[in-house]
Amino acid sequence: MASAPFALLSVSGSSMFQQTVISAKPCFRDVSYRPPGTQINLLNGVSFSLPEKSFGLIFGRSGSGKTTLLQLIAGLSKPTSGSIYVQRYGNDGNPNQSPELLPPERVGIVFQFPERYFVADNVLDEVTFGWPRQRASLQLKEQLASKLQRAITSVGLHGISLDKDPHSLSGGYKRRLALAIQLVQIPDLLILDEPLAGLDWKARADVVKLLKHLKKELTLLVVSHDLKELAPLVDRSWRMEMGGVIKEEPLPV
Ligand SMILES: Nc1ncnc2c1ncn2[C@@H]1O[C@H](COP(=O)(O)OP(=O)(O)OP(=O)(O)O)[C@@H](O)[C@H]1O
Repeated sequence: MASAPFALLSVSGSSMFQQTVISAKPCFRDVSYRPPGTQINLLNGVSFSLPEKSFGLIFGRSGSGKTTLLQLIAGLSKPTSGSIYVQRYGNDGNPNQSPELLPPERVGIVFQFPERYFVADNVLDEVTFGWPRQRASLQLKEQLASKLQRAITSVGLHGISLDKDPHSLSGGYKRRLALAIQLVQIPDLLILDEPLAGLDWKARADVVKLLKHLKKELTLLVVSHDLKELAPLVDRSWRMEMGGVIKEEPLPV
């Protein structure tokens, strides 16, 4: 059986993230990127912003630079010029302070085929990988337990045993688990690279339904070729063209 680092607490209320209602609007300002040691810009003057609690989709041909863009947002590489910042809003809907650079630790990212990177042999250890255990104070343990419960509940995994081997879950449940891991810290922005890739039709429908649910509480930016299935969720969409240029455009579906 998995050894729980702390007792699970129950979280009540209608909003899954109501304890920390921070909304944020991520913005790209004239971002260009050229990998070190190369002469070609993979991104060229990319500017766009995504309204808070909305679903943005980036589409475009293979090799146009979509994944490169996500890697910059996640802080895995740094823009050669331009900036990626975030404007936060309070519960009253007013901007909290002047825009600040988007801290990479406030971005949740689910890469393509996230289940390939599962490391633990039970669901609890997978979600709490790297968390403090024995040495954590009681107060911290309670906070973490509450975050764990909220993340698991928000993706609809509360019905499954935390002892279960993540690798034995169905395709759709593996994606739910990958999302739960990213939702623990309530990110300012959740980015997903091809969230439906490799799933059967039932799991795809399941993930679409879950993303629709998450959109009520979070700002999501998705890169995908599955335009038709995601279209009902999309608030803003951009086409990435060869040469790393982005243009706002309705989905061609
Ligand atoms: N470090 C690098 N140095 C040079 N070229 C790179 C580097 N990283 C990526 N590229 C090239 O940049 C282009 C954009 O790649 P990227 O993976 O961002 O495209 P993509 O739109 O996500 O493609 P796909 O839809 O196939 O995932 C590709 O031609 C890729 O080969």
